[in-house]
Amino acid sequence: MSERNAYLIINAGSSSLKFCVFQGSGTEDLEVVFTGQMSGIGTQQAKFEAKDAHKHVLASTALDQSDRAALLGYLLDWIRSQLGGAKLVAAGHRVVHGGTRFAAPVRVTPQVMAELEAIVPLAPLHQPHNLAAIGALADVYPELPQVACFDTAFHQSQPWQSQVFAIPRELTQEGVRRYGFHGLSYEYIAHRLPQVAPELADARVLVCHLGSGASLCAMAAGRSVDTTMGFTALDGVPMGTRPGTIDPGVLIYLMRQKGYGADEIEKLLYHKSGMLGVSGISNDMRDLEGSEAPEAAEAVELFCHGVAKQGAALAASMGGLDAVVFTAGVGENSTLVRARVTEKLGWLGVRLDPAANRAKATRISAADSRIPVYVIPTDEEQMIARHTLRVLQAEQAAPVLAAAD
Ligand SMILES: Nc1ncnc2c1ncn2[C@@H]1O[C@H](COP(=O)(O)OP(=O)(O)O)[C@@H](O)[C@H]1O
Ligand SMILES: CC(=O)OP(=O)(O)O
Ligand SMILES: [Mg+2]
Repeated sequence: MSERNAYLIINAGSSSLKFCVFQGSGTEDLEVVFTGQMSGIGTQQAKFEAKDAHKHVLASTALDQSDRAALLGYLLDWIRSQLGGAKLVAAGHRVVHGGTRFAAPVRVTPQVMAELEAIVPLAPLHQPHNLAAIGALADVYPELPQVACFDTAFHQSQPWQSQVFAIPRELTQEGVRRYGFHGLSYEYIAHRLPQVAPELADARVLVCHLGSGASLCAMAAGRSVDTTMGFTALDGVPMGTRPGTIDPGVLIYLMRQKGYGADEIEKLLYHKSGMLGVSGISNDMRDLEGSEAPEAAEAVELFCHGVAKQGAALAASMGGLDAVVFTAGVGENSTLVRARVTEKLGWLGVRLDPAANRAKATRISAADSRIPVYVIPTDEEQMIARHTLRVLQAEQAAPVLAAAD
């Protein structure tokens, strides 16, 4: 690696930790140096993989421990060993929840960390891991500037009716409202879509971010108008281990009739439901697609039903639909899920080209489909890198501007 500045990006998720090292001096010339992920964290099959910019494998190994702190230490040691002469000048992180306080990326300070810790209960599956990564890096590089980039920020553009619950106003005012998530992914798609299909720059697009966590975004002219996730990342479509939208009466029933406490409810909703709960087999779409068990097929069907039904609701939020985009692990890779979801949206004028779908083409709709359908790989890490650079550049520019005043 050359002597140029390097930026480390960390996207710590519920069961995975993705990372990327970029080089460059501006938001437009960022180059990937290496990229990788730890996946299956917390399972028996945790894996570490890394590749260079040419997709050559740099590391591919099973991890014999699942303790998060130890894994983070292992990862940071490995990254250090790969940096060579390059100087790590900043780190950028995905932080899932920005609460009412953070509507844009921010430089991490002890005060910011304290505020982010306070909203851990709103994202218990993600926020602790996001913050642990910031803390671990600060231990190794105490002087390194770190920037937090929020999943919630992109949805700030939504109209009020998409942001509030129909509950008493006092609760809304104290922050019990819909925030929405996967915003870094949606922001990347908003940036990428006009490059892929310039005619859709001002269109009403349903973006389906389907991964372990899954949500949909109604995106009009590149801005979020509505989304399926809400106060937490539990709402919306069914997910790997989360149920998505559920009648709140179920929770009252579980508390009153079955004696569930908050911890049991949290475990049920974040860890035991979704594809895992319905199939009794796995939370991983690949396992379900490969299984002969009827419960696996039912779980996939429930997932596709949820995506199509809530996708149609989001079309109403935009006053119509001009295009559909699939992204994230399932959206980018599952031919079956894309086929089932689009079949269910056929009445809106969506028709796939099965061969293009199987081939994972960028445009997978039939030539006569009224609504075009695209598969666009997301890149949350690139979005984080750009934000990180912008925040630091703005900081450097600020004293100059102040002096010029
Ligand atoms: N070839 C594939 N077919 C079907 N599903 C896949 C395939 N590859 C990956 N996936 C799904 O993608 C999911 C992970 O997506 P990802 O966006 O990386 O999730 P997250 O960031 O939420 O951890 C896995 O759980 C798996 O179900
Ligand atoms: C917000 C969320 O659900 O994130 P992920 O898909 O990474 O679990
Ligand atoms: Mg993700």
